[in-house]
Amino acid sequence: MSAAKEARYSLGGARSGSPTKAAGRRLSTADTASTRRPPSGDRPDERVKVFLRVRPPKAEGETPGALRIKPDGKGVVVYREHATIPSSDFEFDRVLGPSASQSDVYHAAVKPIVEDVLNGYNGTLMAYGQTGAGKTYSLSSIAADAIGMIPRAAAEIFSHIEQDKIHEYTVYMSYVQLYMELIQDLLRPESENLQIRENEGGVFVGGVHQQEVSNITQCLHLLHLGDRNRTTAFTALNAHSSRSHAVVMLTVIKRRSVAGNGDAEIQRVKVGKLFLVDLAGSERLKKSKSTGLRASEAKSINLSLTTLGMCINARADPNATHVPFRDSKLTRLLQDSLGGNAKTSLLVAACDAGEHCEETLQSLSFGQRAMCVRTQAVVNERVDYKTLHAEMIAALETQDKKSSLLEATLLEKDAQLEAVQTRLQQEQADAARRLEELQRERQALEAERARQLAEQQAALAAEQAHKQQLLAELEASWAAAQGLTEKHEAQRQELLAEVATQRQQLAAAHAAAAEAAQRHAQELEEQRRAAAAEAAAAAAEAAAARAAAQAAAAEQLSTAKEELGAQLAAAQEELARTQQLLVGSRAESRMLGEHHEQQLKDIEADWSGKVTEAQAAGECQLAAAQATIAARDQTIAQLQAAVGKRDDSINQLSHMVEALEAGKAELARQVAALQGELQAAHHQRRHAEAAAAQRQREWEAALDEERQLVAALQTQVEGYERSRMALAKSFFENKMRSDAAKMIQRHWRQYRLRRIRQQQTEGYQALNSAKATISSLAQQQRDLEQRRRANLAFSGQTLVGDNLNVLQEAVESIVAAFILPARDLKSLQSIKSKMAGGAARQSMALHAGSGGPLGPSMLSRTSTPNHDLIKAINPLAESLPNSARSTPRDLGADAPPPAAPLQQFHAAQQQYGGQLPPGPQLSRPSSYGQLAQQAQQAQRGPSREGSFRGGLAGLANKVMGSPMDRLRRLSSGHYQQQAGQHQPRY
Ligand SMILES: Nc1ncnc2c1ncn2[C@@H]1O[C@H](COP(=O)(O)OP(=O)(O)OP(=O)(O)O)[C@@H](O)[C@H]1O
Repeated sequence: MSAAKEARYSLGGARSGSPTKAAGRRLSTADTASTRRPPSGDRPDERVKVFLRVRPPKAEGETPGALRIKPDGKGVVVYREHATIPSSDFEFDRVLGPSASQSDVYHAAVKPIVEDVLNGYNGTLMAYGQTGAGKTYSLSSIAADAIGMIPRAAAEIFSHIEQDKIHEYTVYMSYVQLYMELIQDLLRPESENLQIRENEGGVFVGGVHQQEVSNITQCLHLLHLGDRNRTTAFTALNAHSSRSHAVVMLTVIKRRSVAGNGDAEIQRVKVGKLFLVDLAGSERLKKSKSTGLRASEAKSINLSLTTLGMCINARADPNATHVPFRDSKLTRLLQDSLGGNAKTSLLVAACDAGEHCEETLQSLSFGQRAMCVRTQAVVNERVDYKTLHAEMIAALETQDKKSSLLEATLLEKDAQLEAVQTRLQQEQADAARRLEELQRERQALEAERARQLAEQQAALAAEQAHKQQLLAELEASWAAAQGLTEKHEAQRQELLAEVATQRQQLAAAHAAAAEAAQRHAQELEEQRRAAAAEAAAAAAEAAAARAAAQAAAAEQLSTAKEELGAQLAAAQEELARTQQLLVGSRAESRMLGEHHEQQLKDIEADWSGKVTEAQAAGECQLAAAQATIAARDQTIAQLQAAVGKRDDSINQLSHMVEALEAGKAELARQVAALQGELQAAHHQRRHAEAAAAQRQREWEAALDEERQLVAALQTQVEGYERSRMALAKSFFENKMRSDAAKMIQRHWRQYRLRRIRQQQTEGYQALNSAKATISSLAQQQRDLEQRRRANLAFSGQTLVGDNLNVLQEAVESIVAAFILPARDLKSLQSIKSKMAGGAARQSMALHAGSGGPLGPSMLSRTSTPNHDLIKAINPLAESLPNSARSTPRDLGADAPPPAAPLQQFHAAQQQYGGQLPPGPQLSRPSSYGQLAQQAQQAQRGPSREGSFRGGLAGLANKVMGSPMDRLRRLSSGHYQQQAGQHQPRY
C-alpha cells in the first residue's frame, strides 16, 4: 500500500504536513520519543500512565527480534524490519516483556487504578495496539492460567469490599461495544443504538443497562454474556479479531457515615467508575486481507482510532485549543479518561515481530504521546442527599421514638412515682386511719373502761348506797325495831307499870274493896249490929221496927240487902268486872305482853330474819357485788388486758406507723432522689430535646435546602423529562422518517448500485486508458532519464515523478472506489467528492479552454469539508436519528416542521406508481412537495453522475493527451499551487 494509504491509519501524525511526510518523519526521527516524553518532575498520577506489553511472537509467520527491552524495564528499542540498526527507542512507565504474566501486568498497570476507583476516582484502563497484539487476551481472558485484567479488577473490588467492614458498597456493571459508530449494550443486545450523554458528572452512555453485581461470579457471568454478544470475526491477522471497541464499566458506589455539624451523621458517597476499554486493533487491509463488511469494520475502527490519536495529540499539546472529542463516538465516550476526571492507564499491546514493525512503531508512538496527557482526577464524593434524607428521616423517627420512649419511661416513672406516692399516701392515710381508729378504739376503750369503771363505781356506789341504805334501813329498822322494842318495852313497862298500877289499883281497889267490904262489912256489921241493934231495937223496933224495921229493916234489909245485894252484886259484878277486867287486863296485859313479846319476838324474828335476810341479801348482794366487782375487775382486767393488747397493737401500730414513717421518709427520700433523677432526666431530656430540636432545625434547614435543590432538580428533571419526551417523540418521528428514509435509501442504493456498476465499467475503461497513459508517461520518464543521463538539463523530472505519484494515487483511489463495496457510503462519498471536485476542475479547465492545469490535482479534495460532502451525497444519512451524521443542517431554522415520513413515502409511492424515484438530493423530506422534488432530483441524479463520468472521460482525455503537453502543463507550477491550497487530508 502506498504511503498515503498507510497514513490513513496513523494516529494524529496528519495534524501537520502531509501524512506521508508526517509518517516518514515519525518513523525516521529517533528524537520523537524524547521530545514527547513528559517532564521528569511530573508526578505520575497527574498524567496518563503508559505500559507496554509485548506479546511473544507466534510460532508461524512471525520473526522475533523487532523489540529489545532495556534492562531498566522502562525503555524499549525498536529494530526495523530486516535491520540491525535501532530505528527508535521509547520509554514508558513500564515495559512488560513476552514473559510477563497477567498478574505482572495487573499489578503494574491496573491494581493502582482499582485502588483509586475504590477511593472514589474515575479510572480507565485502555488496551491499544494493532490487531492480534494481545489486547483482548490481556483484558478479557478468563482462561484459568491467564486471567485477564477485567476479572482481576472485579475480583479485587469484591475482595476489598469483603474486607472493608466500615463502608457500604454497591457495584454496577455495564458492558457496551462501539461497533461501526453504533453503541450497543452487550448485556441487552437489543439496545443497539445507545447515545452518549453528558452531565455535570461527566460523559456516560444514556440508557445503558447497569446490572448490580455483588460478587465476582456475577461479574464473570456478565462478562461472558457480553463477550458472547461482542462482534468478533476471523481475519488473516487474528482468528478472533475484535471488530468493535468494548468498554466494561464498573461503577463502585461507596457510602460512609461522617460526623456532620452536630451529632448527626452525614452519608457521603464516593462514586468511582472503572472503565476497562478493549480497543479494536488497528489493521491494514492489505495485511488483514479484510474485504466487504470486514473492510468496512476495519475502516470504522481505523477512523475512530485516528480520532483517538488526534485527541491524544491535542491533549498532549499544551498549546492545543481544541480537542476533537466529538469527531468519533469512541473519543466522546473516553473524553473523561483522556485528560479529564480520571486516572488513566494505557496498555499498549505490541508484538515482537519484524513483520509488524511499522505497526509496532506506530503503537509505541501513540503510547509515547499519551504519556504527555495530563489528567485531573478528583474524588467523586458527594453527600448522599437521598440516603441522607431517608436516614435523617429515620434518625428523626428514631429520635422521636427515643423521645417517645423517654417520655414513656418518664411517664412510667411519673406513674410509678405517683403510684408510690399514692400508695404511700394511702398507706399514710391507712396508717392515720388505723391510728385514728386505734386512737378512737383506745378512746372508746378508755371511755368504755371509764364508763365501765364509772358504771362499776356507780354500781358500787349504788351498791354502797344501797348497802348503806339497807344498812340505814336496817339500822333504821333496827332502830325502829329497837325503838319499837323500846316502845313495846316501854309499853310493856307501861303496861306492866299500868298492870302493876292496875294491880296496885286493883289490889288497892281490892284492898279498898276489901276495906270497903270490911268496912262495909264492918259498916255492914256495924250497920248490921247497928242494924242488928237497931235491928234488935229496931229488932224490936226493929223487931217491930225490926219487926217493922225488921219488917222495914227486913224490908230495908231486904231492900238494903237487896241494894247491898245489888250493890254487892254490882260490886261483885264490878269486882267481877273489875276482876274480869283485871283478868282481862291481865290477860290483855299478858296478851299484850305476850303480844308485845310475840310482836317483839316477831319483830325480832322478823328483824332478825330481815336482818339475816338483809345480811344474807347484803352478803349476797355483797357477794354479788363482790362477784360483780370481781367480774367487773375481771372485765376490767380483761379490758385492761385488751387495752394492754390494744396498747401493744397500738404500740405495734405505732411501730408500724414509725416504720411506715421511716419507709415513707425513705420513699420520700427515694422520691426526692427519683425526682432529682427525674429532674436531671427532664433536664437531659430538655437538653436532648433542645439539641434534637436544634439538629432537627438544622436538618430541616438542610432538608429545606435539599428540598429546594430536589425541587429545582425535579424541575430540571421534569424539564429533562419533557425534553426527553419531546426527544422520544421526535426520535419516534425520526425513527419513522428514518424507516421511510431507509426505504427510500434502499431504492436509492439499488439505483446507485446500478449506476455504480455502470460507472465501474466506464471507470475500468478510463482506468485502462489511464494505465496506458501511465505506461506512456513511464516511457516518457525513461526517455527523460535517458536525456538526463545525456546531461540534458531538465528540471521537470521531479514534477514528472510527482505527476506519476499523484496519478498513481488517483488511479488507486479510483480502483479503491470501484472495488469498495457499495455499502461503504463514506468511501462512496469520498470518491464522489473527489470525482465531483475533479469534474468541477475539469469543467473549469475546459471552460478556460486553455488546457489549464489538470491531472492529479483534480482528485484532490475540494475545500468542502468531508461531512458536507457526505451530506451532499447522502443527505438521508444526515437525517438518521441518533447518528453522528444526523444533524439536519440542510433544514433552515424557519423550515416548516416535516410531515410524517411514512405518509410522505406512501404519497410518493402513489405518485410514482409504487416505485420511488431515486436521487442524490434526498434531503429529509419536510413535505410532500419536497419529497416529490427529491424524487425528481433523484431522477435527475444521473446529471451528477454524468459530470462524474465526464470527469473520468476528461481525465482519460487529459491523461491520454500528449505526454509532453501534460508535462509542460505540470511544469507550469500550477499544480503545486493547487496542491498547496488543497492538501489531501485523510
Ligand atoms: N501475552 C500473550 N501470551 C500468549 N498469548 C497471547 C498473548 N497476547 C496475545 N496472545 C494470543 O494472541 C492471539 C491474539 O490475541 P488477542 O485476540 O488478544 O488480540 P487483540 O489485540 O485483541 O486483537 P484484535 O484487536 O483483533 O481483537 C490470541 O490467540 C491470544 O491468545
